[in-house]
Amino acid sequence: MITSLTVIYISPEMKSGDICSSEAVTGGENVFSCEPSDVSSADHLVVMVNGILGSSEDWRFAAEQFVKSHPDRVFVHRSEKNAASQTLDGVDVMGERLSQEVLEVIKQKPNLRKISFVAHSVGGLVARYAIGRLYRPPREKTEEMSAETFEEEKATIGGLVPMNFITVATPHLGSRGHKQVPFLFGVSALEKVAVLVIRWIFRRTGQHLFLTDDDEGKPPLLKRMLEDSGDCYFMSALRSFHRRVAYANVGYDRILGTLLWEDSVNEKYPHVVYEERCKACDLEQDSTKDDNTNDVEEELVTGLSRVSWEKVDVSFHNSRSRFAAHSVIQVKNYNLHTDGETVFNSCPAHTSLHLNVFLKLARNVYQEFKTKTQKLSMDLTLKSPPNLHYLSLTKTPNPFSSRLFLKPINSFKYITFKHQIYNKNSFISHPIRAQGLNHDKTPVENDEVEDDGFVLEDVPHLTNFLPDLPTYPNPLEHSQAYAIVKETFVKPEDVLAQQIVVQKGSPRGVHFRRAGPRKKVYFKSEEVKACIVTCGGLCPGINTVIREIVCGLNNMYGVNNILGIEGGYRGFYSKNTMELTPKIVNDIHKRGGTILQTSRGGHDTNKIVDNIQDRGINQVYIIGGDGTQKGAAAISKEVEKRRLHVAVAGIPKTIDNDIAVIDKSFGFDTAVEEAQRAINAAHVEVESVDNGVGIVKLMGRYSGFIAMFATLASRDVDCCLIPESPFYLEGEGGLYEYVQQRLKENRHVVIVLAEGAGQEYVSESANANVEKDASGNKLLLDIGLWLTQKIKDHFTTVKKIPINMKYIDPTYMIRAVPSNASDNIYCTLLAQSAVHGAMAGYSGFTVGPVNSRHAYIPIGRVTETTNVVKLTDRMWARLLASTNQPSFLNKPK
Ligand SMILES: Nc1ncnc2c1ncn2[C@@H]1O[C@H](COP(=O)(O)OP(=O)(O)O)[C@@H](O)[C@H]1O
Ligand SMILES: O=P(O)(O)OC[C@H]1O[C@](O)(COP(=O)(O)O)[C@@H](O)[C@@H]1O
Ligand SMILES: [Mg+2]
Repeated sequence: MITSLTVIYISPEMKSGDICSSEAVTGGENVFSCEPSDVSSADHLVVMVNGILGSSEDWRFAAEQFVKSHPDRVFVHRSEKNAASQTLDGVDVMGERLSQEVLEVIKQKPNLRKISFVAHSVGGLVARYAIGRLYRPPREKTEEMSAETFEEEKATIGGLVPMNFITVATPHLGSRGHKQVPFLFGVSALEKVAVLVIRWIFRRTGQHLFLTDDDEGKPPLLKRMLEDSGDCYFMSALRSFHRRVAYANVGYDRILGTLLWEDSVNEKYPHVVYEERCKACDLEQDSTKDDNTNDVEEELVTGLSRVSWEKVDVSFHNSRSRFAAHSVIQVKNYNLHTDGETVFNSCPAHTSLHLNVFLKLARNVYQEFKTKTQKLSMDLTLKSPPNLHYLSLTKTPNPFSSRLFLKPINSFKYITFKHQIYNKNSFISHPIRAQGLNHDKTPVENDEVEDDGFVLEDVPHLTNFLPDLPTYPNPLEHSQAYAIVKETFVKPEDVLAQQIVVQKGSPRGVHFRRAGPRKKVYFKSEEVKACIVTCGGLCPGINTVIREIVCGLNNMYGVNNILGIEGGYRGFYSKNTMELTPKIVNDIHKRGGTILQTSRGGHDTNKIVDNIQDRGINQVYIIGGDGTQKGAAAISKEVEKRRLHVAVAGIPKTIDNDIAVIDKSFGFDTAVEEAQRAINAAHVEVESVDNGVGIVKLMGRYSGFIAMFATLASRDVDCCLIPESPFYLEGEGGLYEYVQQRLKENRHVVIVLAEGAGQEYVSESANANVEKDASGNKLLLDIGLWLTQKIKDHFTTVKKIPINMKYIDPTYMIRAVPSNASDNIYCTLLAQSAVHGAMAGYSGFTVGPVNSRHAYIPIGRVTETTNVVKLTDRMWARLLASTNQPSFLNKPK
């Protein structure tokens, strides 16, 4: 209901810079600065959302701090649509209300351009629901849109640019089995009863939190919120924010207990260090968890891990206010934090901690994408004695995956929680740096190291779920081949930086574990039963990878039992296997394709893992593209769930070079080289006739790498069209004009076309429905034929210029050739790295070069985004400079 209009009122008594509040049009509370400038310049809407049984009052203090620190930029709206008993109406109902409320605010404030959310407790789930409703996907490309406009088209939240999504003590994993209902004090017996009467206690919200909701047979809402569904774009919305930050109490959160992901890890996943656990929670066995809890939680963790998060652990462990941690973290009560001494009769450190939490929050809200990697440790240095609280900052794109490599706290005797607190000059801990490199129990002493923004994105290891797995000396110790090598084994602390172009003072950033043989292996050679499967489209070099896995396992590790799974994923359960020996694979690298055959579709995780189990396979090598790697991730998760001693290694394959993180995919070089032959043929053809127009279509569904590199390599190409750079035909700066100009100047023209370019034109003209292949990939329409016809029509009919059109489609010919020399070497390294990784007990990883050195990369990292040609990067500029083609940025109206 509309209660009043937002009034920006500056009374004469108010000093410039004062903070004002007014009741908003939505009934919420708006907080803004009285600076005259802010009325027009505050373009960043910060929506604050309270938690269960809370109200907009809870965020008052924080709202004022926010506005104070950036008076001219921020406009804070404290939601009031879900207060007190309304917070029991259900996450979805509250989410709907919040989305309406936000739209009203936006309507009233035309200056707003950006939006951030700061939400406490259940409010974080409500905000996730609301953004799902407010999400607006980028508009489809239209004829009228210039390339520039299209470039600028981004998804929005209610029309505003999504900036920061911050949750504070939010139960993202639900509350089931976590002992966090406040008045049950973590007592299992009470909780058991509580679950039964939860509808009565927390009504619909309780059902959502305990995942007992069942709307018309649908899965629990928290699970549904891991996907986009219908007009609720839950995941796309979350992903659209520049940053997602999760604040969590490390302990003493009576409401949340151990339910936040980083905390939930400890009981089930004994990996998180720096956790100060609530004693009441620790001591008793958790008998409230049903068997399903792990699965559901795992699903929620996996789902949420698909987007990157930063997390901030907050501990009040030595503070008297610790028992109120759930609200203290929000700095809910103004008096409590400003007059902390009177309330708690304790040291002023409370105040400084709370304010620092705030400052951090405020900074997160204002931090723009470009500066997001700035050194976090700067933010939180506390001046007070360091024995009361600490803040641990983990700047990781994936807090969920980071837990996979952290070791149990008791394996870090050299670095303890207390040590961390007392010995640092700030309260910042370095969890990743301190713990990340300890698989082989050779810790890196890092006591003296400053927090320099180092992040290790580690890969899972079999000991994460099989802690007692025995190790064996690596047979390479006695290998003649390695006898002369200075360092046979890769040092456990060797990592590779993802970014190598950095500036002085910039954070060290993301690193991956260096690939290579380890001193200890987790398999006895004679007990290894390996299998290899190839999936997806063809690519030069697949046979080389198969060959080198077989030879690598056999020659380096003495493994004799290797199976080939035929026909892709479905081959696990529907086909026979073939034996693979060095002799059988000896010559296969000279052939294109895959001797194992491949297929699309047919991935059935359970059937595949059943089959792995039935056959006694304990190493699975999976060669395939992005789809295949997603399948590999699912298999490795299932293996972990069943606690099988099975290592799953992914080897990325795609001719399109669209796999993220790695430098390039194997077969790409060969493809670029092979494309030269087609381009050359086109060039020879068109220069031998008058007004020759040659069009060469190359592969590249979403990424135009082959076309771009083939063009750069050839020098005979006049124009390169790729999916990432929309082009247009008519008018100034269009393709027709350019072709005509080249014909006039040169009497011939060669165009290289990636198959994914201009798909919108073809589908429009053919009025065709989008069809998909068995794996769910969009089937492309033939842009080559379409463009050929358009150019022919234009010049013969409109311009009356006779042309000689030569259209060449070498796509499958390129894909089917054997790999060239450099790809053969590359394939060999990939295969050997995969073998070393699996033998060393890593599982659920993809291998690939990062800045020319081979690394083990968590599978999720290579599948979460697609590698595409960035038009803003130098390489595309180089291409434009070399062809002199139009940039197609200024499409005429
Ligand atoms: N999201 C997914 N989860 C599990 N398996 C998948 C997924 N996407 C694709 N796959 C499986 O991976 C295999 C290859 O996928 P596809 O997209 O055809 O090729 P590529 O791996 O080369 O991208 C197919 O068997 C397909 O069923
Ligand atoms: O016709 P197919 O064999 O399904 O494959 C065609 C597609 O395969 C690709 O080569 C990519 O394949 P992957 O996704 O398997 O790597 C694309 O370039 C092409 O569009
Ligand atoms: Mg693919």
